Amino acid sequence: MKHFEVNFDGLVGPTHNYAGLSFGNVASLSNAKAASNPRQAAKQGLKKMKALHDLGLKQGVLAPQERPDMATLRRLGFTGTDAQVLAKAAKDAPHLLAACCSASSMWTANAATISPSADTHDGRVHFTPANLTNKFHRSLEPAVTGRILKAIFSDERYFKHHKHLPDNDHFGDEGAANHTRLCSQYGHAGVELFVYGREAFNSQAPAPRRYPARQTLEASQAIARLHGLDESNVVFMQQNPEVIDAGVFHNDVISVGNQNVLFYHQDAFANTAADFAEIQRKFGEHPLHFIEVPRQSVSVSEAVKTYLFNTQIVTLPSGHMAIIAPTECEESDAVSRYLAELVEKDTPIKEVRYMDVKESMKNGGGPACLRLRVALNDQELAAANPHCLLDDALFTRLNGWVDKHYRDQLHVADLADPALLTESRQALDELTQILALGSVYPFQLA
Ligand SMILES: NCCC[C@H](NC(=O)CCC(=O)O)C(=O)O
Repeated sequence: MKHFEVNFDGLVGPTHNYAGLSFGNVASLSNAKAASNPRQAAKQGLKKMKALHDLGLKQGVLAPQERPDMATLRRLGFTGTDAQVLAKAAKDAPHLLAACCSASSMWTANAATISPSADTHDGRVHFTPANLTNKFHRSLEPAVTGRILKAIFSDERYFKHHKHLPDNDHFGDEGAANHTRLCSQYGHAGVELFVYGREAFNSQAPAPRRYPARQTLEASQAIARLHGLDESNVVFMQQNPEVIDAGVFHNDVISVGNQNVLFYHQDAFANTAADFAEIQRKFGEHPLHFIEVPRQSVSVSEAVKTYLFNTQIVTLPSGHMAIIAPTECEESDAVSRYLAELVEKDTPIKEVRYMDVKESMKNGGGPACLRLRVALNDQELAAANPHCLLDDALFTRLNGWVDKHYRDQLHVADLADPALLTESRQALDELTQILALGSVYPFQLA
């Protein structure tokens, strides 16, 4: 049996904009109210998908959410025709309109946590959409995320879908951004690392003071239970509260893993030595590479600025690993120097590829935020919806679809434009046909 890691990248939605919605995410706040370019954002994302496909990797596409989220605006008391709802929200509560227009589902690392069949008690791939409770605009995502995942992974013989955790900060869950899986081969049982920011039911435990910890230990434990993971294959690790206060709002801003490599900053974790001893014990005899980036080489603030750890580490068909980094890393002397040295060292990482995802970076999302990893064997891959897997034809078709429907400039003031709602719905209706998803959006189900 063959095994693959398939990266499902989020397609950037037609309402991509900079609204400064994410307290604790430095880029989101510093670019608040800047003009965005949804067309360019979507094309940058597609280009990254195509580049990974051309490297010989399996690449999937996840559809964006319906925005503006009219159902939520109505639930919040705005009434009348769609145009009236938008106008009233823009006048009385522009912050709510902005939240209901965010294209944040593009960061699919936060869409769900996924455990491959090799790790789970019933031998199925388990999916739990993230509730994303910490940010209102993101808390609107999980129901539709669950529908889209079910439309791709529908065969119950292979795939098990759970409902997102209770919508409460005690169970704040940000999905795969705080979850890494180490394994010797994708098809072998791995060690699943769950990195949390705070304990919800223990006020004595360490926690950040300035910025929120979005993921709780209790949420991570619930996911491990739901997915039927064995205690001997799971490690719960606390993120260093000080780096959360320095702008590391998800663990994938300070560490990333792939197969037998864990690449991390010296200041990433609260209890590094004890946690790594547990990982090593649970991982067993196979060689394991802990690649630590010392703060003398790259400071935490430089890591947050360049997203050195929001890189994708991928295993190429040749067997060696490549690091897919944002161009911001290339533009930094310290980081580009570090990466040039890294590929010469005795680790499986042998090349660096820089990609331009600047439209996403300006909202705090790098290459790793844009993708959701799904490790599958060949039977499971054959059972997945083939229309969501990227090939040259789908790449061309999606580029044409973006050209047809997307604007090349969007200001926060444009979010109330009823034409944007019409354009978005037309785009998404056509997309569900291209990707053969059926009806997944509220406007399609009404
Ligand atoms: N994994 C990367 C997630 C980035 C995302 N940014 C945002 O939602 C910013 C949206 C805005 O400010 O317009 C977040 O913080 O959850």
